[in-house]
Amino acid sequence: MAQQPGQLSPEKSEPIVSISRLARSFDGRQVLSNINLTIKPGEFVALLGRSGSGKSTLLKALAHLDSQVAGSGALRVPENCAVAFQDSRLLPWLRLLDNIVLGERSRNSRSRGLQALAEVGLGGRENDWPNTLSGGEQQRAALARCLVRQPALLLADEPFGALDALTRLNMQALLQQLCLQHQPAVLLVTHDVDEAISLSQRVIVLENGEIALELAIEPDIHQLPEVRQQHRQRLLSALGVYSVGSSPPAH
Ligand SMILES: Nc1ncnc2c1ncn2[C@@H]1O[C@H](COP(=O)(O)OP(=O)(O)OP(=O)(O)O)[C@@H](O)[C@H]1O
Repeated sequence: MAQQPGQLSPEKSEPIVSISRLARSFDGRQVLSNINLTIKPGEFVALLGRSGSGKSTLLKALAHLDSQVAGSGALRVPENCAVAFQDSRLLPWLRLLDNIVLGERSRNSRSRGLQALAEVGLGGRENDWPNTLSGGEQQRAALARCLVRQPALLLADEPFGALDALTRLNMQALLQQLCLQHQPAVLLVTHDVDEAISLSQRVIVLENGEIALELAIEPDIHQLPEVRQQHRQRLLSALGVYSVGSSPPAH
């Protein structure tokens, strides 16, 4: 069966990410208490959770941006890992190409940078200053910066959260296309249940410091509107959102 964008078949191989019993507290307040998670090469996982549930905290731990995570188990993450944030974090004093190859030391990094810019639709813009780019273009540049690193793992923290609805849809399609082409494993933090279902092969919901729900998404979900609706409902209730007509569970 032909692969659908965003519905990659993970190889039946060893996990590329493996964390067990990961914990993090701030000033005695437990935010993550017992996180167990594996991600396979090429697998696309979406991470949902209420505001403040610890999604970014988990992502930072995986990106090794937090030296104070604790846990009695392992935290295994590949070295060639790239991170995309809600804001593009482009440096305003560097032109676009210099921004996206910053820190890259290989001889061909500039040609890889030019190629990455072309792949995200910013070919010919390499000498532009970041403040001359639209919000969507800045996020494209941020994706190009990730691509240059040829990551085995892409960690994305609401990369499209600040974009308007139309640009967001375009960026989702671009991300799908790039993932098909380059096959990184992805952990995408999002607030958007539909985005999670559309893009990922597995959705996980974070609640009370633990993974409260894991849901596998069928590769042909776009052809299964009823299943999609059931998944949506399950995820929304795991997030504590109840639609009109449905009632919250009795405690
Ligand atoms: N450096 C820090 N110092 C103190 N508390 C922190 C720190 N970083 C995160 N927290 C707390 O940890 C909790 C989880 O934060 P985190 O940013 O991971 O949540 P989130 O799920 O990503 O939220 P949102 O969806 O609103 O972005 C919050 O209550 C936050 O205040």
